[in-house]
Amino acid sequence: MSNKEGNNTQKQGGVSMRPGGMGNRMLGAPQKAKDTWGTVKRIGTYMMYYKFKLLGVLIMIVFSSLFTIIGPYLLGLAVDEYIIPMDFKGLTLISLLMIVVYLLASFFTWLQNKLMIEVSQQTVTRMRKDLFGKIQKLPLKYFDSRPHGELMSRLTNDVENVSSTLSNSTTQVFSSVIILVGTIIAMLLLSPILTLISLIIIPLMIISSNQITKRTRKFFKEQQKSLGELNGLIEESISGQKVIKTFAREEHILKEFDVYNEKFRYASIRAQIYTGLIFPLLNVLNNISFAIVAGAGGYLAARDVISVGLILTFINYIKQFTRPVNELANEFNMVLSAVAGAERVFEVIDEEEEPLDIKNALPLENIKGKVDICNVDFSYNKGVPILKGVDLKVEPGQMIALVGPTGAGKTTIINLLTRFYDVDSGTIKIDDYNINDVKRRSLRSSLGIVLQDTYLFSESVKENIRYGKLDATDEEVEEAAKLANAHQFIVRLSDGYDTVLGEDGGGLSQGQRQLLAIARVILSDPSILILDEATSSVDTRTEIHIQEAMMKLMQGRTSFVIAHRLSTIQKADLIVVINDGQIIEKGTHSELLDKKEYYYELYMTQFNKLKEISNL
Ligand SMILES: Nc1ncnc2c1ncn2[C@@H]1O[C@H](COP(=O)(O)OP(=O)(O)OP(=O)(O)O)[C@@H](O)[C@H]1O
Repeated sequence: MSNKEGNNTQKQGGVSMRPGGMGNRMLGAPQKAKDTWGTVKRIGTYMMYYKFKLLGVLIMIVFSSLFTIIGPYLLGLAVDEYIIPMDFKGLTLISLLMIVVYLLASFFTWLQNKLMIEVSQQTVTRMRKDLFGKIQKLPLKYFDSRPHGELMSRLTNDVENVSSTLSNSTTQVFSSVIILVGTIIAMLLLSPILTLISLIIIPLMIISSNQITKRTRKFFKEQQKSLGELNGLIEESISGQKVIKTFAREEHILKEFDVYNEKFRYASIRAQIYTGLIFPLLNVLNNISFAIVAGAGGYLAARDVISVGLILTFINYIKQFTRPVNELANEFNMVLSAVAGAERVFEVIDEEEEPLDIKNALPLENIKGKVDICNVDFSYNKGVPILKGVDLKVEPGQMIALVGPTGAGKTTIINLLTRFYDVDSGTIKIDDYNINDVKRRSLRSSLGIVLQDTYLFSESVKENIRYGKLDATDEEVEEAAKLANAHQFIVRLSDGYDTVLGEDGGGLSQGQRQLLAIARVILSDPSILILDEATSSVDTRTEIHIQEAMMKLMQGRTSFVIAHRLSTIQKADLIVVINDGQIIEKGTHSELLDKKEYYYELYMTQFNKLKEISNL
């Protein structure tokens, strides 16, 4: 008995199929790994942690296959030795024995499945843990340069694919091979001539199913492609609902959807109809081989070359023989696609980690907040310089406004300060410590960052604020929220501080989210602040609250503000104007206006307009 029987395999006259047809994975071209054997070996090393259980699985497979092969033999024996001679006592005994044999075959199959599921789940848990652990160690560069969806898919789909293939297909492949080999040996031992006759039909089966598969593969590819297009459109229409509604494009997108939906329907029908051919065809061939064996077997039995019972044995062998033949191809494709998935998982595991701190790295503690950026050059990609010779000296407690056109390099300076990226040349010093020589964690905990788009976790408001200092008491959390002007709106939420937020702070306005981010940073009490002012306008009251909270937060701390509001810029101790990766002007608001150069132009064209909408 095949180990899939009774779980997710349906049988049709000795030919097995998965629910819902053969599925694209069988007929579509399998995704291939670049280094199949290397990846298989690597999966093997993961599985070797559970080698005793694996050994158990192997033994169980041998036992279940053995009993599966013995069953039909006993059936033939029952006919020859007990039914024909009418020995009913013996018949009862052999019937009981057959029941025991089939029960044992099922029992060992169940045991083998149970053990294999345990092994595969443990293996995959370990793999998932390694992968997730790795993600925490990857440099930000890695996430910036890849679509997040793709990484998510490696963590979820690919790992799941490995898991289900390990649980099902591996035992399936092993037991299919053992049953195949075992059955052929048993058949040859019992009657070489009848074996030959039985196997005549096998090449025909393989050739005809190959022929159909070749044709259907094309249709399945088309089906997959149009499914991809359809899903892409659905995804876009969900994430872009706001834009669709704003531009009243509902009708348009519905029409587009109809086209893709129709294309998918057409491709699916063609693919499924052709696939539907394969089972009846294999069934017919299967039944023809029964007829041939019955006919030829009957002829041989009449001539006393073989016994009548042997015909029955052989018919049963053919039944359990054709199933593995058909399944092996199916399972093989599934294994190949899982190996490709595992390879993608390993690719992430092998990615270069954020470099370790240098030996004897110093902890950055109790810093005053002096920052010295000296002749820094930087490029994200080799040969495309982004920052060129940036020089900037900041005294403790100063507020620096970074201004400049979009793409000038403001965020890049922040990325270097936080060591999300490292400088190509030049140095950045904090309190005379080169940031490359200090412990990264201590550097980052000396910095407090409030971005325009702060990420909030789907936890309670309280826990989100506490993220700034994990051992903060409830009182400290509330105190920080009060300082951040967030307390008033928090207490009005349904559960106050215990209100659980939706994904990424869902349910809160952008302004409220920024207030929570400020509270979080207040709690972490950093020496140096990095603030990215929101470009989108929030309501006047919230805007005033944010401005106030930011000012409070900045008091006594060195702060870098990527400034978009005139009021902030005017208050800055030093305005740094960046254009095309270079600092082109430095000074206070009035100094720079007096110079009547770049800042003056910028002010006249950009900030003057902002003045009208600026709230302070
Ligand atoms: N991860 C990245 N990989 C490659 N290039 C990048 C990356 N991030 C930014 N850049 C490029 O670096 C340049 C400076 O970008 P940066 O984000 O520092 O500008 P910015 O002044 O902060 O702009 P904005 O005001 O629009 O935020 C841009 O040309 C941008 O395309």
